Parts: sequence; structure tokens; C-alpha cells
Amino acid sequence: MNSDVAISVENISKCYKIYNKPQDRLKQGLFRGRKYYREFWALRNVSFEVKKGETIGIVGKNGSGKSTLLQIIAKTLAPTSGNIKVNGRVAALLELGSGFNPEFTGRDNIYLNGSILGFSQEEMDDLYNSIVSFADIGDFIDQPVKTYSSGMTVRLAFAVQVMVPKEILIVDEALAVGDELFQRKCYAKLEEFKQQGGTVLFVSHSGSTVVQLCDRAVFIDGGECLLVGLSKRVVNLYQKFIHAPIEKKQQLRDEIKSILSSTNLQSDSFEVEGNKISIIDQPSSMIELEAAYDPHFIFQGTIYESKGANIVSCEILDSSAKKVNLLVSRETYTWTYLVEFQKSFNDVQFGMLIKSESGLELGGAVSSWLGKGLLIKENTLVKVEFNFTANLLPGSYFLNCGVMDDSGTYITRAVDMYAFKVLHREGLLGTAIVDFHIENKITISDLENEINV
Ligand SMILES: Nc1ncnc2c1ncn2[C@@H]1O[C@H](COP(=O)(O)OP(=O)(O)OP(=O)(O)O)[C@@H](O)[C@H]1O
Repeated sequence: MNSDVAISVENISKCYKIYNKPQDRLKQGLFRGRKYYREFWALRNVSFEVKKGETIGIVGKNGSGKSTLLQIIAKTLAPTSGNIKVNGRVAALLELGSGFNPEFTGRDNIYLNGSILGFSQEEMDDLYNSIVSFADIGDFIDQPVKTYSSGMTVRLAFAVQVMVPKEILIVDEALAVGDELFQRKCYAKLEEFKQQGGTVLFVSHSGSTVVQLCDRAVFIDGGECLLVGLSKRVVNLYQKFIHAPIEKKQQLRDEIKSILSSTNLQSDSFEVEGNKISIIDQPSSMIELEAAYDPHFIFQGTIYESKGANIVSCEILDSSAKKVNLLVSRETYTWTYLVEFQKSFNDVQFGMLIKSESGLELGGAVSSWLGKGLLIKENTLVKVEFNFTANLLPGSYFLNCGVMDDSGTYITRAVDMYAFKVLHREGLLGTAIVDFHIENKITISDLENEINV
């Protein structure tokens, strides 16, 4: 292995044997000629290299094989086939605390973990205070681990792994538990390790965290490595893939995969500097997504009790009045709903609100302010329309509607009634949720000339 390579993953595959009944496992041990299990391939022929000092992110949806891959690299799980070469000491933030003996105190477990990692008693004596101070669990350090909360166990296990000397750190973000301050401390430690030249392998569902922390990223889907490249570009394609309508997913997957198969997998092809960046440029054939309606992407919202009016239907229409729930960023749409009034009301206001997946209220509007509303008579049907521009970055969003009376209370209200996705749009460079149409201009100057890029 090249001396500047920290990890080399060559054609790794992992097959799990799935037994339908526990007896089948026993039978398999006794009768080797027959097969009592079915095979499940969690990884298939995954290959990539990580250079020393690089931070690599692994992205992929739930069950795509990320943790399996990390466990194989950390050597806590054996691959079915393929080769892993690791150049340097590894500390892994995986299944934190699983190596602890619950009957032993925190102090004893620090030494126990240290010896598993190959450190002597004297080396652990030197590290002990920094581990205890990072874990910050107070007097519990002298109590048996079985008396710890799960958060305290993870903090102690995390502290051991981040404080021992190592060249490679493997982090599964799903395990980044603890309060915000502890998480901040963990990220700061990760940054410090990177700056000191450490190599990091990092799994996350969060595209923005991967872009922020990682030089390059590996996109895994269904146990296959679809793409390796600069983190921003890989994350863009990953997000485009997960938010693509079902009927276009396979085509997009094939296109993304063809980028990888059309490039040489040797590590030299993935230099961050130089013209080799172009290996993950999208081919010009990459499909352009259009607004559409996905009948599978429907969310059962909540309709609140009616006080004399009912919301009877709602939908998003595109500019040609076609019903859609897959929207293209920056295009204009109409959110429309019908309200049947059984009673008469003075000063009625109609409202809309867009929320993020986590429930964050992103923006909305009312048809008028209190005191300037409409008089609506009983037995009327009202069509409400709000035009809006999808100034949102790719992701899933929810629409709400509400009708208020002259006291500002809801006559009827429908929460999360309509789910929609915003699809990726070529050239979009925004991050986070809201697309502020931010433009950039980078000016590179030397002492004599000014060149605009
Ligand atoms: N011990 C096991 N036996 C059988 N199948 C397993 C086992 N461990 C994992 N799998 C399966 O292998 C696949 C990959 O699992 P893995 O945990 O690596 O995915 P992941 O990408 O890390 O998912 P997540 O993001 O949800 O953590 C999944 O379909 C999972 O059900």
C-alpha cells in the first residue's frame, strides 16, 4: 500500500446469513450439506482509498450499509470477501460502551478499554486525567458503570476513544448523543484531530455536516458504492437522488453509478487539487427534473375541529394548473384550498404556512389582517389561493391552512395537510433550507492584475 494511504478498501462484500427460525441456525451447524438460511448482501464490491490526513464522509439512506462498512474497517466485523488495509492506529466511535464491563467502575473500565486498544497501564496513567475531564461525569467515575445513565456511558466511552493516541478516527454520527455542549466538545475535538493531520472516516445522514467536515465523500446505496468524490458534489447528487420521484430513481441511480464506472478507481484519480476534480462532474445527459405529482408521497395531516366551516380539499398547482407535490426550486406555484361555510362570519382571514420536516415554521401568509377580513355568509364555498415561489432547497416540506374569525381564533385548521418535496435544480449552490438566491463572486488578485472568476 502506498505510504500516503491510510485506508484501502478493495472489493469488500459482506453477506449476512438470515435464519427464519433459531432452530435453523442449529440445524445448519449439524447438517452442513444443506442450506437453512437465505443470504443478504449488505455490501457488494465496495472499493475506495482514504489518504492520510483526509476526512471522508459516508452518505447513504438507512440500511444502505454504512455501519457495516465502518465496522469492517474498524475490524470489529469480518468481510465475506475483499481486502482492507489500514495504515495506522484506529480508534472507533462505534457501539460506544459495548466494551465496558458494567460491574467495574468507570476508572477500571478506562484501563480495561485502554488495554483492549493496546495501551499499557503506564500509558493509560498518563491519559487518565484528560479522559476523566473530557467525560465530565463527576464522582460517578468511581461507581460501577451499571449505575450510569446511557448518556454517561457514551460520554465515558467517547472520552476514551478521542483521548487515546491514534492516526485514524472512525465516527458514526448516529452515536453523537449527549447534550448540545457535549456534542460541541466532540466536534471541536474532531476538528483538532483533523488539524493535527489525523484521518477521519465519518458517517452521517446530514449532507450539510458532511460538506462542512469532509474533503471527500462516498455515496453508498443498497450496499453498493455509487460515487466517490468531492463532498459537496457527492452530497448534491445524494440529495438529488433521495428527493427524486420514485419513477425516476432508477434512471438517476444508473446515471450516478455510470460516473463512477467511467472513472479510474485508483486514489490518484481523486486528487482534490488539479483537473482531476472533473471526474465527478455530472454528465450532460443527467436528467432534468420537472414538477410532478407522486401519488406515493402523501401525508395524513390533522384537521382540527370545525366551528362552522370545513376545509374540504387542498392542493398545489403549477403554472399550468396541474396538481403537483414534487416542486422545482425557484418555480412559482399556487397553494389552494376550498372551505365550506356552514355558518356566517364577519372579518374572516385565511392563512397558509410552510413547515420543514422537523416542524420549523419557514414562512406563511394571511389573506388580510384582523379587522380587514371578509364577510362570509352561511352555505357558501370559498376558494382560497396563495401564490408562492419555492425558494427552498431540496427537501421535504409541509403545508398548513387555517381560517380565522374576527377574534383571531381558528374556525377551522388543517395541519401538515399537504406534503411536498423540492427537487434539486441544476446549478443550485445554496445550503440549509431557504434559498435566498445568494450569488457569489470570487476575486483572485495578484499584485499586478485583478482577475474576476
Ligand atoms: N447482523 C445482521 N444480520 C442481518 N442483517 C443485518 C445485520 N446487520 C445489518 N444488517 C442489514 O444490513 C443492511 C445494512 O445495515 P447497516 O447497519 O450497515 O446500514 P446503515 O447504512 O448503517 O443504516 P443506518 O443509517 O440506519 O444506520 C441493512 O439492511 C441491515 O438490516
